[in-house]
Amino acid sequence: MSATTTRIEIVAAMIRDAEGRVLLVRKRGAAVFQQPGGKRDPGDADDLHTLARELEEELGCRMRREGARLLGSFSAPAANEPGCEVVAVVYEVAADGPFEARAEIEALCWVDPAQPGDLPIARLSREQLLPLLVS
Ligand SMILES: Nc1nc2c([nH]c(=O)n2[C@H]2C[C@H](O)[C@@H](COP(=O)(O)OP(=O)(O)OP(=O)(O)O)O2)c(=O)[nH]1
Repeated sequence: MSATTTRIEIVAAMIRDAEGRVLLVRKRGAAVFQQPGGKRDPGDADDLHTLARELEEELGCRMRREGARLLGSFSAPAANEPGCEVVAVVYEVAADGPFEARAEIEALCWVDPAQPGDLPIARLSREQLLPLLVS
């Protein structure tokens, strides 16, 4: 990425089910699945607040702050904004469902990180985040 590349800073979630599958979402009009999450709002107290707000908006679920685990900061070409780089602070978190596609989310799915198959997945998730969960 060049110094002039626009950076989109987000907070993103890795949420797993009892089988170890990871929750991915696809926004309306987007071609690929990605982690739930989004940009920080000025009113957010901290990154976990951003994440809890985004998860409630997108999925209607309730994030648990306790047990949240920072996985790190990762970047890749942004999925939905050509020429931009997404920089994501990523937490593994637990959340209480049910999980349903809300607001701008058109679809959600649970994916085996070891075998994502042919599902179209954003580069950040496919190349960096899902591999973190494969032992
Ligand atoms: N949320 C999220 N965005 C991602 C991921 N990977 C990736 O390339 N992106 C890209 C998609 C968009 O081009 C960009 C911005 O994310 P976003 O559209 O979810 O942020 P947001 O909900 O706050 O957006 P907005 O409604 O304020 O426009 O980051 C990911 O795993 N999660």
